[in-house]
Amino acid sequence: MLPIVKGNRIKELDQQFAVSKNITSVDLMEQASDAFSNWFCSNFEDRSLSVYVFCGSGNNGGDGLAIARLLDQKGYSVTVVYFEDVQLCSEDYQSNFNRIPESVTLVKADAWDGEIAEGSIIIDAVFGVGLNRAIGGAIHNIIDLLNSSSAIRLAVDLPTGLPAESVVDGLAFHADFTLTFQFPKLSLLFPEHIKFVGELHLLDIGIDDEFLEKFQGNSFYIRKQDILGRHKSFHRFSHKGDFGRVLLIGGAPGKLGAVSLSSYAALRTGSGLVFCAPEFEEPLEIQFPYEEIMVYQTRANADLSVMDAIGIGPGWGNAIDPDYFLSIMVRFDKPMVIDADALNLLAQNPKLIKYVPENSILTPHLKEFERLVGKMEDHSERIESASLFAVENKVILVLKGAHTLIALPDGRRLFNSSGNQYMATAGSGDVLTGMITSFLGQGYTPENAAICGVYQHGLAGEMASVAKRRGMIASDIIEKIPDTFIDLGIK
Ligand SMILES: NC(=O)C1=CN([C@@H]2O[C@H](COP(=O)(O)OP(=O)(O)OC[C@H]3O[C@@H](n4cnc5c(N)ncnc54)[C@H](OP(=O)(O)O)[C@@H]3O)[C@@H](O)[C@H]2O)[C@@H](O)CC1
Ligand SMILES: [K+]
Repeated sequence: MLPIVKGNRIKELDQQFAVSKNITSVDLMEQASDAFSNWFCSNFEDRSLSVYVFCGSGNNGGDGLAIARLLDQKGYSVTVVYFEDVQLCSEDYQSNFNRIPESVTLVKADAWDGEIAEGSIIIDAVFGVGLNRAIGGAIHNIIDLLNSSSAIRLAVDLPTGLPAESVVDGLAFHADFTLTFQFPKLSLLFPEHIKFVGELHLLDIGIDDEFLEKFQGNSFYIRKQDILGRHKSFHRFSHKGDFGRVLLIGGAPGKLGAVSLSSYAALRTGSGLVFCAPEFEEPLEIQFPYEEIMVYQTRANADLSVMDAIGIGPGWGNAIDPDYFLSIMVRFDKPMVIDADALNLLAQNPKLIKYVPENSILTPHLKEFERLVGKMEDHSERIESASLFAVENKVILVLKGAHTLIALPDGRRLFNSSGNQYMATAGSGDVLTGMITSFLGQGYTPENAAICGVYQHGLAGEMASVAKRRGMIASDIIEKIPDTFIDLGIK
């Protein structure tokens, strides 16, 4: 998995990598700028476009200067606006400043007329991971102006104003696209920063994963290539029992849809047998929209040990007796998936938390998580708190949202890369619960069930949104689950 290296270690990483490859830091800057300009050319093919590059005084600005030169070579019409006298800038900035060809218009910010031609593209190379205070003065005014422009906005490495690991304080550049080098900087993954980051892309600048591992901390980014190896493979004589027997508990009168979505998602994820225990007086009379779902009674002494996995909570309602929930945890006593109303029940009865089976997977959205642990200031506090919760309670905490966080009981924090804004639709979370429960029931470790479930849920959402966009609904996500197996090459 890709390590998310901390901002304050990136300079050191840069230097050590350059030494190990026998190159200079300015060569590495060239590799980064080359990756940026290649991405630019393949996404903005029209060479008559005007490009404005805004350069700060450090190496982010140095990248901007190299990008300006490369885009000029490729035929775009390029203007560079810079802020600081060149002798006050970083060494690599200076060498790129000296390489700017005459065909690039070079203008100091205080002499710039503030005009940006219609249909232009803005590249923000003011500050990257070296930001060390809030933006002020002339830079503030220009970023403000750029944010109100109708031009397309691209950020180099980080939108100016975003600190690498914490939440923005004051003004920041609003990018439509952020092209970050090699690995995402942590703050690019915060929900508060979506409007600054826009579409996030990683650019490979040639630093291999093995080298990055030397700088790894506790945060990682889940990519497509991390998924295949976590899957079990089944052979052609596998029996439906091998694919697991799972039970979804939830669905009070009027809220049956949630648990039936979870159950259907479990079927589409590959479960051999899916049972559902709705919270009705006469559950056996319930008709599910999907005939493959069987009804199970969990009250009284029903044997739960025959189940390979249980997912509990979707649409369960708010009238559940905590002792009943406790009896389920005691009777089952294996890792289970806990979601929605079951999480609310835990929040209202904190004494129950110690009975949650070890390595269970809790899947709160941001509000459910705050109900569980209390109000939080921002996402950086939420990440710490989710990780602490996972470690202290020996559970896996899946904090849902853009770049869903999987906090593991050993302290690792994994951030998801798949999914998009169209997945914010009713029932999307119920689908995830069904998928994770299904993988658990197929014999995956809880860690792998959570990772595969979260990644493939996002991937199915991406696939479904191609045709449905904002009209996508939760069952569209379910219909695409089988395609995720094909896309990932899983049998
Ligand atoms: N492996 C990699 O990742 C690679 C990284 N590379 C690139 O390097 C970037 C990091 O470069 P960096 O360390 O020079 O920091 P950067 O963001 O340019 O800012 C530092 C300058 O800004 C200034 N300054 C800060 N805040 C300020 C404020 N509010 N207001 C005013 N000034 C402020 C600060 O000045 P000072 O504090 O000294 O006054 C200093 O001069 C990284 O994001 C990526 O783009 C690639 O080239 C190659 C591979
Ligand atoms: K930037």
